[in-house]
Amino acid sequence: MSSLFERIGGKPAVEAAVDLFYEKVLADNRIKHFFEGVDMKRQANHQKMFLTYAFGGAPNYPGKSMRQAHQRLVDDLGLTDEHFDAVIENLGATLKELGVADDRIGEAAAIAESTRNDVLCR
Ligand code: HEM
Repeated sequence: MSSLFERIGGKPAVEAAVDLFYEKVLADNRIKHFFEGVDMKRQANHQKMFLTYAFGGAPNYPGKSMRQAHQRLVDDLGLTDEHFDAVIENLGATLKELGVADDRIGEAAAIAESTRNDVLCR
């Protein structure tokens, strides 16, 4: 069976979703502060990485690099489950708005979910 990444539409679909997801994340009072002071290019890169990962199209990040990437957020800014949940919620809302079917949205959420403990450094 082809990957979710391919079924959702591959790279062009990720690119279409990035801007919408980016807008939602930066307008969300529960999480926007984590991106304060982070340069725009890295923010855009983050949204792309997150979505590519959620679509099952990412190279497998070792847990170690996911931990390293988010350690400061956990230690200094208190990144925790409620923030992770908010990001997943924004992912769902983005895909829904783009007309992606609910079962595929569920699949994407499950893939993102698989990184939770690494991103939250535990
Ligand atoms: C599936 C879950 C996630 C994935 C795949 C992911 C991916 C990544 C990657 C690859 C980086 C390094 C990016 C770079 O250096 O350019 C990163 C950094 C970062 N992530 Fe995530 N992330 C996830 C969840 C989250 C969550 C839940 C938050 C906050 C609510 C978050 C906020 C950030 C921030 C603020 C950075 C730092 C960017 C910087 O310092 O330049 N991430 N993430």
